[in-house]
Amino acid sequence: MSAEVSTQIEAIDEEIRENTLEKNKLEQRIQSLKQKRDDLKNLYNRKIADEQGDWQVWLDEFPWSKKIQEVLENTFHLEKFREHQIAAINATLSKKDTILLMPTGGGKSLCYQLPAFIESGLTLVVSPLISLMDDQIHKLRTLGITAYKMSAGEPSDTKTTVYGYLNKQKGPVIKLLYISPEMLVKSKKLVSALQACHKAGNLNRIAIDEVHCTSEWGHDFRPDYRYLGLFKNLFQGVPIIGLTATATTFVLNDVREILEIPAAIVIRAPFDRPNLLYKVNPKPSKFNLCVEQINKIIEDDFKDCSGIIYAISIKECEDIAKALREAGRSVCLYHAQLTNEAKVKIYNKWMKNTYQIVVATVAFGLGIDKPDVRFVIHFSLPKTVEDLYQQAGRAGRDGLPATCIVLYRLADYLKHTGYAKSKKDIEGASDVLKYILNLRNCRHSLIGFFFEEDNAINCKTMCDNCLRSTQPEYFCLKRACHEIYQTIDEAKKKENDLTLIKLIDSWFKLFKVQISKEDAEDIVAHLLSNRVLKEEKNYTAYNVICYFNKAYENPPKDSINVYMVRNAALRRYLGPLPSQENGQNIKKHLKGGKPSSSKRQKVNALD
Ligand SMILES: Nc1ncnc2c1ncn2[C@@H]1O[C@H](COP(=O)(O)OP(=O)(O)OP(=O)(O)O)[C@@H](O)[C@H]1O
Repeated sequence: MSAEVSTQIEAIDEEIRENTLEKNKLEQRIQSLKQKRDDLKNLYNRKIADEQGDWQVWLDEFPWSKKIQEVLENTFHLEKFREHQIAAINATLSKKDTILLMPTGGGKSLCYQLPAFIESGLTLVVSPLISLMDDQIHKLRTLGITAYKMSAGEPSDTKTTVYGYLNKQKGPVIKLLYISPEMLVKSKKLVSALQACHKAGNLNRIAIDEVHCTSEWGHDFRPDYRYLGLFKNLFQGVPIIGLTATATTFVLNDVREILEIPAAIVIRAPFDRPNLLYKVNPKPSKFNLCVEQINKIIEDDFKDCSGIIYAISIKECEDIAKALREAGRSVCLYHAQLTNEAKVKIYNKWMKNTYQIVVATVAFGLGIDKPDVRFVIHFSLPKTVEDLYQQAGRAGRDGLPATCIVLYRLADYLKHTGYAKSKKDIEGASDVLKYILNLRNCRHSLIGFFFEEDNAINCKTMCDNCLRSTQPEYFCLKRACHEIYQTIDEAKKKENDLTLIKLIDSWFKLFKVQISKEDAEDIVAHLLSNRVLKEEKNYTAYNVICYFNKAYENPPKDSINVYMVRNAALRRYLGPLPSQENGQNIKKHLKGGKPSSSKRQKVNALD
């Protein structure tokens, strides 16, 4: 190469170096600006929340107090308000933007339906599930309240009625109009009719059900919910009321920002559902044994009771339904691939107890309101703690006791992380794993802490952890960790990858371990949950295979203390108990964490 060319190349290299340095500097600057922006937003949101002060001021007497009590009794045929309902109704009737957080089955719908009834003008209700709007509309019409829905498949006479009312205030006076967020995005005609209604001073309020779907940090994020951020511009001055059972402060702040309602009044009722008995059952490895277990639970405790079984896929639903039908149970199926018509038909038959059990995917959840559901069984692990709470929340809505059982096996967790599409999915699954592996805290408390509730609950009799006669013991997993690390090292020398089964087999063989495979799986689960082991995925054309690897080069020096249920073999293997850390109080896990608005804080509560 000539000297001239070499010089040119050197000059170019030099320029690349300089530009790379510049690029790195700019990237760092962008990062720090982003951080600064997020900090400012959080500070602002917290300030707003502080300024809102005490929600109890909304329990005072208002000019409409007498009227709402009359309507409650005479139109809704209910005796008295639940505390947070009055506050939400007063806030929204005062034309304030409001967000109401109330537990599943808490009675959120009343908080926009009753105001809609007593005021003139229209309440627009955004709801995520078309199939359930019919149910709501049917209930409202039975009470003598005119409600309609607008969806693409609506008959033309319904559309004519709705447009006639929106555009010209002609025809029957519509009190509530239900739409899906998708409809709002798809139909310009509907949006301009709503604008005409607003211009005529006839759009009173916008209710957004399951408002957490707006935030991508909330579970069930629905991209079309993002467009609801246009409401404040499209319909200026119209108050919004958002309703949800599942939102952390972080999600709530995100929702307020997206909907452009930073000063919304937040009314938050405790999340706990004291009448639900939460349990986690070990799941047999064979499908038919799982179905046998479920069938026995139903036979023993819920023979003629209404219930829901949640499965992870349509195929799993079909298999469970088939097996239960063969066992003589009256079962129907519900999943996203059914037509809206079929969904409504199945839902109605289950509501009328024509079917005892519905086997369903997550498609059957939000808004399902059958009072006497006595059991909810998760055949496979729910993907997030929110899903668990929402789906379990379909049970016991009449306030009477109901049981919610999760069948757990580590393999199901690995399926979730294997198919996870994002970091958020993985975080969701590992939160559930922490909930499952926690044997010492009341499960009501664990769920409460997940939603950042401060009061530790001791249900005494309404979760398996409180009911357990043999208390879990505190073990150190250091020895197991050393052995498993060596097992992985040995496998690597032979260029072998270790699936869960292979890992346990090789570990048992190498160290002549004499504990049960279930205990071994539990130990691996704890090591995964403590991030001492990690999973690595291998994608094939048909499957995702999960291999186990060390998270560190060497086993951590610190002890890895966990609670496990006592059994002689496990005790012999794990040796003497480490000195008992004061681990009874989960609150301590929250100390020293990030500020309360941080999403990750909730995770610590599940440790
Ligand atoms: N004040 C009240 N007194 C008695 N029952 C009530 C009261 N308010 C509502 N309910 C009843 O509680 C049930 C649940 O109400 P609703 O469907 O509004 O719950 P939700 O809060 O939307 O729950 P989810 O988030 O789980 O869908 C309904 O059957 C409703 O009639």
